[in-house]
Amino acid sequence: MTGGFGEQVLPPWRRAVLKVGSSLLAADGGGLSPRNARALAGFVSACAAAGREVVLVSSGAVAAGRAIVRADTAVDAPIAERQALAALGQAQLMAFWQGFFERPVAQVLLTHDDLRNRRRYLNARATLAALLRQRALPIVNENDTVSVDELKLGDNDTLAAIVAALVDAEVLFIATDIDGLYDADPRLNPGARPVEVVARFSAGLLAAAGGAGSAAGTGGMRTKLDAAQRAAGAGIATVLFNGTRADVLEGLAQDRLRGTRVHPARSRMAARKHWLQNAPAEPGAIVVDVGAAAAMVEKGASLLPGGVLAVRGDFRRGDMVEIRCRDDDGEQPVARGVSQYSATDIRRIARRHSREIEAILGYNYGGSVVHRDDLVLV
Ligand SMILES: Nc1ncnc2c1ncn2[C@@H]1O[C@H](COP(=O)(O)OP(=O)(O)O)[C@@H](O)[C@H]1O
Ligand SMILES: N[C@@H](CCC(=O)OP(=O)(O)O)C(=O)O
Repeated sequence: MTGGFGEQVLPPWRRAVLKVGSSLLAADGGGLSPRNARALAGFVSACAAAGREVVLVSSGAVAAGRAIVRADTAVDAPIAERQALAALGQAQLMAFWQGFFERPVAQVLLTHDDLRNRRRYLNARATLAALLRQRALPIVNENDTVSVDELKLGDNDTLAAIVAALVDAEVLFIATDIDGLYDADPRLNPGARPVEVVARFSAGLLAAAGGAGSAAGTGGMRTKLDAAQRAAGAGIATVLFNGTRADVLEGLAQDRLRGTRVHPARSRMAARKHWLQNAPAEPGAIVVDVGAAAAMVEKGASLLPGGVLAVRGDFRRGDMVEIRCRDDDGEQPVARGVSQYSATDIRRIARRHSREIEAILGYNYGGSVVHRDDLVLV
């Protein structure tokens, strides 16, 4: 019923997110099993050895917790029961993954609320970047203790797509228990045909993707496609493949895919620019001198505190703000971007050197007021 996927070559990449679902980790029906995890960890290590960075998004806490207390908690049990299982299982999930790596693993638990809030989004992004610099392996899961209803992302496929954008990954690898996407749910249609490349999302394609295939999995193919669509909009390619097959993982480490490849809808740069251009700005502005404006416009430089003349309004860290240049003739808008500091903080560090930030504020979020990656000219 599965199979039929030919080999395709993937473009080179530097940073990726790998999503591993519960169905792979609880493959033997009970708690965490090394059966698939070993080869998946081998893939991560092979990528690291090739100088590539991987962030792991791993489910499996509930499945691990269920095995610890030998609970027979049904999939539709009250949410608090499953949250308790996740809390029980999360520590074991981390220890489980650590067993496959010499370098340290780092636990990152996120909720939807964290990622909707720009300040927390920036903080999570900075932490993940620091972990990658330290050569640790970040392992992300949903913070199930607090994730209910509107806080909940629902499944880790969505979480993985958001994390891929958060860390500026080029590709999102989604490992599952089936060879890839088929044009119909293969559990119901034995004649379903493989879909090797998705260049565009159509209603028919989304309709073909059904729900979860195993007791442990939650989202099924539909949530994987939704995640791929979200990633595509952010300029990120998605690769769906069978994480139960060591040969597929070995090929993948050499950029050879047997599975489904979903093309990004636009370049990451274009996606980012689009977001920067269209995200609503807070009232208020950062007013800069001619030198700072020239550095941004001509060299694509970040805005440093030394070039800030004044601040208007009362925005917070993470807000989108207008940047205006003041010269002898007056003032005009030059750029917009995500502020690393609140208006209050910028008033205190304006005209000062970046290295003085820590002494003035007692903390620092980096040397720039607006980083060049978060800035677009107007
Ligand atoms: N069109 C489709 N193509 C492939 N798989 C599909 C499709 N529709 C539904 N599925 C089911 O989705 C399952 C994978 O999702 P899921 O069980 O949630 O895994 P995970 O735990 O990895 O997230 C497959 O095993 C398959 O039964
Ligand atoms: N965050 C929870 C549940 C997430 C979940 O099951 O997602 P998935 O297996 O990707 O469909 C866990 O770790 O068990």
